Parts: sequence; structure tokens; C-alpha cells
Amino acid sequence: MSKSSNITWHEAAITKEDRHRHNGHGSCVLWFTGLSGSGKSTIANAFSSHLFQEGISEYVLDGDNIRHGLNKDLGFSDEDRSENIRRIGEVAKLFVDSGAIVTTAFISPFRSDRQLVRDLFAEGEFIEVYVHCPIEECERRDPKQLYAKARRGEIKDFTGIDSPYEEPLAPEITIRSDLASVEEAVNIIKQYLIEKKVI
Ligand SMILES: Nc1ncnc2c1ncn2[C@@H]1O[C@H](COP(=O)(O)OP(=O)(O)OP(=O)(O)O)[C@@H](O)[C@H]1O
Ligand SMILES: Nc1ncnc2c1ncn2[C@@H]1O[C@H](COP(=O)(O)OS(=O)(=O)O)[C@@H](O)[C@H]1O
Repeated sequence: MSKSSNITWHEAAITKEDRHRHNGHGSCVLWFTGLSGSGKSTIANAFSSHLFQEGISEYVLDGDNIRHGLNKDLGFSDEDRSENIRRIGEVAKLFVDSGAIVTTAFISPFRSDRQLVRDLFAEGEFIEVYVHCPIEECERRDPKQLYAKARRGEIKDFTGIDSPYEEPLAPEITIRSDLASVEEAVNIIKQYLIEKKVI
């Protein structure tokens, strides 16, 4: 018997569509994926700040921060990364239901995990943003000196070194963060949301 067999789903009094009308904009998840140091957090925060200034309901879910709280029981094995992404997917869905434009900044290295999250959402609500940056450039940036530690063998299972990163095959948006500035990246994402009539 499933653990949820004695639990009933309650319909909410206020729907997502009510919130869209109230807010004057739609909601979605911008699911950033890319190597450590590719610029996910930097671009996600710049974009969210831009939305905030425009009076749009927004929130950023960031890998490092979530791993201090909700997911502090998880490490970096393949299984733990999958569970990390599964939980974040469910949290992102709640934010989208609340009417916000939620940006997530997790490496999310496995295609199958990203697909499972995509499947939680209605058509058009899940927007995969591939923050593409060659590993050589990520390693040159190394803002947290983690690549250096991984090369010295002080961190095991580090993405791109001794743990895989599976590139998205058909992301809605690709940003080459070694070529585009943060400001240009923000504009690319903004134009996409305008084109899709989310904002
Ligand atoms: N065009 C750019 N876009 C984004 N970040 C850039 C760019 N150019 C330089 N950077 C720098 O690269 C670094 C990216 O670090 P950031 O923490 O945003 O990466 P991340 O992908 O979130 O990594 P992690 O998965 O480790 O959290 C920052 O120091 C940022 O200032
Ligand atoms: N072995 C590791 N591989 C990748 N990132 C690591 C590792 N150990 C620590 N980190 C840190 O943890 C962050 C990545 O966490 P997540 O985005 O939550 O990863 S994910 O693979 O499960 O999606 C990176 O910002 C990096 O600072």
C-alpha cells in the first residue's frame, strides 16, 4: 500500500489562474542547469532582481542555500543528486502554483532528473536554461576554489572532473556565459518570457 493511500487531495479556494489575474503576469520555472562556476547563481539573481524592480513576483532557489536547509541530509552521490533535484522540482511547482516566476540554480547534471521535473509541469511552464560555459573557463573562474580542491583530490565526485554532466539536448534557452555578459543574459531570458507572454 502506498504511503499516501489515506491522504486526500484538497482543491484550493484560490487557483493559479486567479493569482495570474491578480498579479498581472504568468508564472513559470526557469530551470538553470550547467557546470559549477558557469554562472547560474549570478545570472539567476540578476534576472530575479530585474523582475523584482518591475514589480513581478519572483523567487530564486539556489543549490548552495537549499543544501544548508531542506536538503542538508544530501551529498553528491548520483542518488543524492537525483533526490536533491526531485525535491527542488516539487518546491518549484509550489512556487509556480503561488503565481511566482521561480528561478532555480542547481547543476542538475542528469537528463533523466531534469525530465522528471519537466513532467511535473504543464506545457510551457518549465523553461530549461542551459548556462553553457567550457569547463576550462569555469575552472579559470573557480569562485569557490572547488575545482582546485577537486584537482588535488580533496573533493570526490566533482561535476565535470570525476562526475558526469549531461548537456541538455533541447533547452528552451541557451546562454553562452563565456561570450555573453550577465546583462545580455538577463535580456535574452526577458525577451523569451515576453515572447511567450509570461510577462
Ligand atoms: N557572463 C557571465 N555570466 C555569469 N557569471 C560570470 C560571467 N562572467 C564572469 N562570471 C563570474 O563567474 C562566476 C560564476 O559563479 P556562480 O556562482 O554564479 O556559478 P554557478 O553556476 O552558480 O556555480 P555553482 O554551481 O558552483 O553554484 C562568478 O564569479 C561570476 O562573477
Ligand atoms: N562534488 C561536488 N560536485 C559539484 N558541486 C559540489 C560538489 N561538492 C560541493 N559542491 C558545491 O555544491 C554546489 C552544487 O550543488 P547542486 O547545484 O545542488 O548540485 S546538484 O548536482 O545536486 O544539482 C556547487 O555550488 C558547489 O559549490
